[in-house]
Amino acid sequence: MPVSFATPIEVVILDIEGTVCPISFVKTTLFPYFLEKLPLELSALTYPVKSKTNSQVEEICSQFPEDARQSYDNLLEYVTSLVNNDIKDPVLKSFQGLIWKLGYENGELMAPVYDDAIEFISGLCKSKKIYIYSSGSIKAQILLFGHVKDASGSSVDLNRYLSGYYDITTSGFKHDSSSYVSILKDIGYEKKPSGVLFLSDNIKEVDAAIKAGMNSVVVHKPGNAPLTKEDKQSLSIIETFKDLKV
Ligand SMILES: CSCCC(=O)C(=O)COP(=O)(O)O
Ligand SMILES: [Mg+2]
Repeated sequence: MPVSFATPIEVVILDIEGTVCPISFVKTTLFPYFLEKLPLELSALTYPVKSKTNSQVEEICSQFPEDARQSYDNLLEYVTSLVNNDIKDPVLKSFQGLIWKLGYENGELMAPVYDDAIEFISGLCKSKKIYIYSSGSIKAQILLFGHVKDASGSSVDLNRYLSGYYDITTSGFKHDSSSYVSILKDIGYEKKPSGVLFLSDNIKEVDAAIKAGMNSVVVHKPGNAPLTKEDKQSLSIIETFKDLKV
């Protein structure tokens, strides 16, 4: 069903996982890729991990809690548990971004951004600003959009269509409406929040954006969490970006 808006939309902010690419890409490709490389990365460190100067991995790992940094086994167990429980921890997100960089650069990883999302982003950027807000680190976001697998299987770079990126270190957690207020301030729309549209698969994120005064729509793609009867009654929902009338 087409979704239109009472006020003109001037800016669009996109979530990543479950919105522009399948949840399965993050859960069954990106997270396992990181876990596969983790033992080798951690085995190169000196324990307890303290120094912040020898390598990027060491610098990141020195920010994990002290108990976790005492030994290889502790750190492996701690980081694995963060990943398996999908904890949106800023240090983990920075670590994941670093490891995924290797995968994107050596061609082992390509991002399966939905065809309708590619079309939407490349078409819309001519008239509106498009930003990203994801729990994944900004570095990981730029990598993902820089290595998108298009319909022909080629790698395309969508970063040229994007005006900026936000993550939990710049703007806070995605379930908090204060995070959306902070983004509105940053993009100069705090006095005109209804000119901004946030798109996400996650109901709590959509609710938080609406509370901050933005327009917000649920993107419901195959594999996303089921929507309740109440969600369907109270929220605007699209299954394809073609249904957005902006
Ligand atoms: C930037 S790709 C990795 C996505 C990720 O790590 C994640 O936690 C997904 O969060 P999102 O806010 O995009 O749903
Ligand atoms: Mg999401």
